[in-house]
Parts: sequence; C-alpha cells; structure tokens
Amino acid sequence: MEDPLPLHSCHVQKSCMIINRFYIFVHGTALLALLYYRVSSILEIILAESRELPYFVSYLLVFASELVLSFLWFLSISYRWRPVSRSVFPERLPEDQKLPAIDVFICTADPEKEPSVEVMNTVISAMALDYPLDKLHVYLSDDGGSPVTLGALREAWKFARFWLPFCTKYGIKTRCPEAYFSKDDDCDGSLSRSSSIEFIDDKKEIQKQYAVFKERVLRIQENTSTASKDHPPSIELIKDADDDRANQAEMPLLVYVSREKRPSHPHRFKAGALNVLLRVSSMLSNSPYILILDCDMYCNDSSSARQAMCFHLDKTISPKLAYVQFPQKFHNISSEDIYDSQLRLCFSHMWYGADGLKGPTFTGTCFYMKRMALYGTSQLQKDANLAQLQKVFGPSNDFIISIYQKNHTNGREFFSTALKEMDLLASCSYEKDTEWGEEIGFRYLSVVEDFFTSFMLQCKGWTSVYINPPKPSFLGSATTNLSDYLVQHTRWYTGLVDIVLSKYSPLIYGAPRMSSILQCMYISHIAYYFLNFFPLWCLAIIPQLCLLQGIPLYPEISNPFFLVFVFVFLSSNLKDIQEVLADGFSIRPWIYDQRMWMIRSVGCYIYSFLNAIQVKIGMRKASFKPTNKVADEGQFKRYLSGIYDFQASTMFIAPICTLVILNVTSLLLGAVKIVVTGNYDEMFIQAFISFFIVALQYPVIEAMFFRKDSGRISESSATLSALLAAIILVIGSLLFMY
Ligand SMILES: O=c1ccn([C@@H]2O[C@H](COP(=O)(O)OP(=O)(O)O[C@H]3O[C@H](CO)[C@@H](O)[C@H](O)[C@H]3O)[C@@H](O)[C@H]2O)c(=O)[nH]1
Ligand SMILES: [Mn+2]
Repeated sequence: MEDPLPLHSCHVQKSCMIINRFYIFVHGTALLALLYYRVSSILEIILAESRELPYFVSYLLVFASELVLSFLWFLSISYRWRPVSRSVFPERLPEDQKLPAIDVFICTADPEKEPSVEVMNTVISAMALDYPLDKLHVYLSDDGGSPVTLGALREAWKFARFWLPFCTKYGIKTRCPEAYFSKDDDCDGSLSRSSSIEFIDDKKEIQKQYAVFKERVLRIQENTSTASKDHPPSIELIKDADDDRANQAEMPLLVYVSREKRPSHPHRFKAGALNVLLRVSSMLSNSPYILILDCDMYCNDSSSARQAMCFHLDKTISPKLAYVQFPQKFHNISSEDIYDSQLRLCFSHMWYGADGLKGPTFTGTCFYMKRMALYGTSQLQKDANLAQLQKVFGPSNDFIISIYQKNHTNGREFFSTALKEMDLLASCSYEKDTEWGEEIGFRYLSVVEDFFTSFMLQCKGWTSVYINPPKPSFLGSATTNLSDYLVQHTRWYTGLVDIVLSKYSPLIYGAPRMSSILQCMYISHIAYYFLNFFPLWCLAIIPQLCLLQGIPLYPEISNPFFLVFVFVFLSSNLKDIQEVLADGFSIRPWIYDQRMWMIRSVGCYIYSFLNAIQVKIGMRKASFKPTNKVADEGQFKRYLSGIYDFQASTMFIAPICTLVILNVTSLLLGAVKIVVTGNYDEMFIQAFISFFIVALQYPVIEAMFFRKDSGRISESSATLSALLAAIILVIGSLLFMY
C-alpha cells in the first residue's frame, strides 16, 4: 500500500542556521581570546609584588562578570544551532469520525483581576473550535469559587447556543465574539458574501444577543461577591434549563469546576487546578488530548485543533510526542512594544531553535497535550496491582479505571452518576500521599509549573513540537505597564531559581537524563538566565568607581586586546540587531530589549534570587498572584504612544535609578578627569561603559528629572536612588583609599 501523504513538514531555516553557526564560531573565538587576556593579566597581578587588594578584587569581579556572561552565551548556542519551522496539512487528516476527542482546560482565579467577559470570550472561542462537536469538551476551572464566574458561564452557554450555529453557517474564522465584533469586517466568513442580505440580518441579530450577554455578565459581576479561599468543591454541567437533549448534541460539553480550597491545605496554584481538571474530566470525557488555555487566551483561529492533530496523529512521531506548542501572542501589543511585552526573542527565535532539538518547553497555555504523558509510563507497568496504583494516583478506583479506558464516555449522561466521585477527585485532600505533582500530572515544585513539568517530561524522553502559523492561533492580553511586567517577571524567575536551587537543577539533573546535550543547554539557558543580575550590577558599578579613581580595568587602546573587547561588544549586539531586522522590524526593538534586559536584570532577577533563597530557608512561602488583566487607561495610552510609565513600587524602580545616577556621575567626573590627565588611552572602555548605560537608559533620566506627567519617577524614588548612588560612590572611594 502507498504511504499516505504526510500531515506536516519540517524545514531547517538554512540561512539562519548558517549565519548562527558562523557567529557562534567567530564570537566564541573572540570570547576565548578575551578570557585568555583576563587569565594572563590576573596571573601577572598575582605575581606582581605591589598588588593592591581593592584593585585585585575589582579585577576579579569584572572577570567573574565576564565569565557569567560567557557562560550564558555558551548556553544560548543551543537554540541557535538548528532552528526549524513547520507547516501542516490539515486537509489530509482522516474524516471527522476518526478524529480523537479533545478536552479544553481553561483556568481562571479571580474575577476582579480577570474580568468575566474576557474569560467567557475565551470559553466561547474554545467551544467554537472547528472540531466535531461531540468530540469537544470544555472545562472551566474557577479557583476563586466565585458565583460571578459560574453565573457568567451560564450566560456564555446561552449565548453560544446562537453563536456556534452562526459561525458554522457563515464559516466565520474569528470565533471569539469580542474580537469578531470589534474587527467590524464583513469579509470574515467564507459564506458571508454570497448570501449577504441574510448574513447582514443575522449578524445584526447576533450582535444584539452579544450585547445582551455582555450586559448580563457585567450585572452579575456588580451584584455578587467574589473570589474565596475557603469553599467546598463545586462541579456543574452547564446546560439549558429545559434540558433539551436533542439540541444539546449540537453543543460541546461545558463543565464548571471549582475545586475545594481550604486555608489549611496548600492548593498549588495553577498546577493544582489543572490536576483537578485532569481527574474530573477523566470521569466525563477522558479525551486523549487536552488543550490548555489561560483565561485571557482566546482561540483566534478555529483550526488550531486540526493543526495540532497533524502531529499527534502522525504515527512516526506520535509515540514520543507529548505536546504541540503554539506561540503565545497578544492582541494588545503596540507597534513599538517598549517593554517587549510580546516576549519577542522567546517565540520568534528560541522556540524555533528548541524545535530543531527535542522540542520546546510548554508555556502554560496554547498547547495540545497528550493526556497519557501526564500520567507517566513507569507508573503504569502492566503488573501493577490496585494498591500500588492507588499509591500513585490516589484512592479513586474510577479514576484508575479511566486511565486504562481508551474510549471516552458520553459525559452528559454520566454526569449525575459521576458527581460524587468528581467531588472526591476535586477535594483538597485527594492528593495526600500520592504522586500527584511529583511524578504525575503538572508538577508542583515551582510556580513556573509549565517550565518544570515540560523539563521533567523531556527528562523522561518525551518530545514536543512548535508551530507558528501565519494567522495567530491564540491571542491573550500581555502586561503593558512596567509595574505588572516587573511583578510577573519576578514571579517567573523566582520559580526558575527555585528549580535551580533544588535537586532538579537542569545542568545536574538534566544532563545525564536528557538525550541531547544541546537540549539540556536550552533548558539551562532559561533556568540560569537570572544569573545576569550579577554581571549587570558589577559592570554598572565597578568600572565606574575605578574610572573615578583612575584605575584601568581594560586594555588600553594601543593594546591589540583592545580590539578583542570591541569585537565582542560589537558582534553580540550586531547579532541581536541582525535578528530584529530579519524579523522585519526596525532597529528600535533592539534598543527596547537591551533596556528592559538591564532593568529586569538589576531588579527582577536579583529579587527572584533573594525570594527563592528566602523560600529555601523557610522565611517565605511560594506565591502566585495572577497577573492583572485590567489595564489602567492612562498607562495603556502611554504604552501605545511609546512612553515609559514608571508608576511601579520603589523596590523595582530604585535599582535602575541608582545605577543610572551613578553612571551619569561617573561619566561626567570621569570625562573631566580624562581631559585633565589626558589618560584616555587606558580609560576609554570604562568611560564608554558609563556612556552606553546612560544613553540606553536615557528614558529613566528623563523620567526622574524632566517629566511632569503621572508616569514619571516619583520624587521619593528619585531621592532615595540618589542617596543610594551617593552611598555606593562614597563607600567605593573609601575602599580604594585604604
Ligand atoms: O492559583 C492560581 C493562579 C493562577 N491561575 C490561572 O493561571 C493562568 C495564568 O496566570 P496569569 O496570572 O495570567 O500568569 P502569567 O504570568 O500571565 O502566566 C504565564 O506564566 C504562568 C507560569 O508562571 C503560566 O502558567 C501561564 O500559562 C503563562 O501564561 C490564569 O488563567 C490564572 O487564572 C489559577 O488558575 N490558579
Ligand atoms: Mn497571563
């Protein structure tokens, strides 16, 4: 028999790969020369009789900074080595009856930070995925146990009863109602033109229904109490009041799940919620594949499920394939994107690179997961007896049976009989003394459950793929103000440092278990990225203090090694610039990224490190405060017009302000000193570092001294930072005098 046509194809990004490898070779050689220069100079200093301690320590700190940066650069080789991109051919999939069922898991936690209208848009867009309706099941996890969310979900169901047929009738592509109506484009929908009069009438009608739906949800939100941390489990099948079975077959299953929460029990944040959904859904639909979505990530292209199946149904790769990751894209990104809210490097470079290895990590949302991958395989040995299985999976026999049952059940009919079991599965004591969160399900060790769980899966030999179709499959809301952005990044990196400080530190735990060393380097590059805080703090203080003292730390212009330093600086920045240009941007995103990298490194990364240490010694508990999804109007306006908004807590603003003030001072005084002494040959690089920092962070200077609007840096933060900078300068100078 002829081989069936392939469902997908994979192309190596050839030109990109050649440029990358050439760069790796050249930049790597230059780095070796630089390190050689440092090591030999250090030996010279040690051998010299008249070495001074402060000078020697400064030299060592600068060298250590260069080592850390080189180490991180070395790890980044992994995702530059073999970038690939993929295409799919969903038209070659088997007919609908042969497609496997899909469960969609959507998590929400707090209706105040996550407005219900937005969450329901995500739910409706998932119900409207282009997939056989009897094979699509949507579960909404409400961690707040809020009547607002439940009430809104009932309204969403009522609206979806009209919305789904409308989408199918006219072949609508954008099936998130809010996105569809705000586009105001009548061309969406393959059938919208041919029957235009009828279409216009129907569209008007459905738009009216949508307005009614929105108003009702807003009213519920106004009148009811919100999130609680102490409530019993509550699981509800959403259906029509008159329970008209015939009609309901035209709708996907929709289930509301609010797991039990008690202040005395750890609830493990999103990972805990997802594990409850895994168990509850196993009683109703037990689909072999699961789409996981954050509450703000609506389905923008209804064909993503079929696209994902092109990989999961490919017999050559599917036995080892754990998930298909789509990029996280956002509907609220401005053309400038000054905070790099879209995580450009991640989704337009790193994930392609990881896909060319053993696959990217999943990012918590927008991925189609194989259920069995989360149940582990070693736990399911054929000879395991019930007692052993209960130790792993918990006391529910029905759940254990579901693991071995491949076909999914008809959830609607089973609902009332399964309700008691589901309450047990959603109770907060269910996981006690089991392997949930350790060996099976989403792992609990870290608040970046996505990164850690996928790392664990990869250590067990699972692979993944990344697909980035031209039309964004999912769209969410990105953080568009500095405050939310910094809080979010601090949470992510705290989670990553937790992993680095545990026995699962990727270089130690991953290296012997992962099948490719490059894959382990890719994981490590993400996990150890927080180390940037060290070189960025050192290089923003030490060369500057030495500049003021007239102590050179870098080769003089006439020294051949001067060129090595210049080359390393230029080549790493030119590579970044080449990447932004290749992505079709101007050079500005490069400047924004550098700026944010510095701000994050001296703020978020060091706090993450300190937080994680506090967690480790028991001084603090892990926390996951959901990101705010309601934008402040003024802040969002400033973001749209490319103006930084520094209304963030002093804790986050002070580090960068302190360093900027320090660099302005050292640049001015240093320049005077160079002019007076004429010693520019030896001091050039140090003066340049100060200049570079000041130029790059000019918006910070502007916001401290020249701006009057509410996005400026508050006087108190600026004063505190000036004081800190003065302290560093005075103490630094005193140390050198000793
Ligand atoms: O106790 C919790 C906390 C959060 N969530 C949900 O988790 C999702 C992600 O939370 P969000 O506040 O949006 O965090 P982000 O930092 O934006 O999320 C990114 O980072 C997380 C890991 O830190 C991943 O889980 C997410 O998928 C990824 O989008 C949201 O739907 C929340 O409702 C819960 O269900 N329970
Ligand atoms: Mn989010």
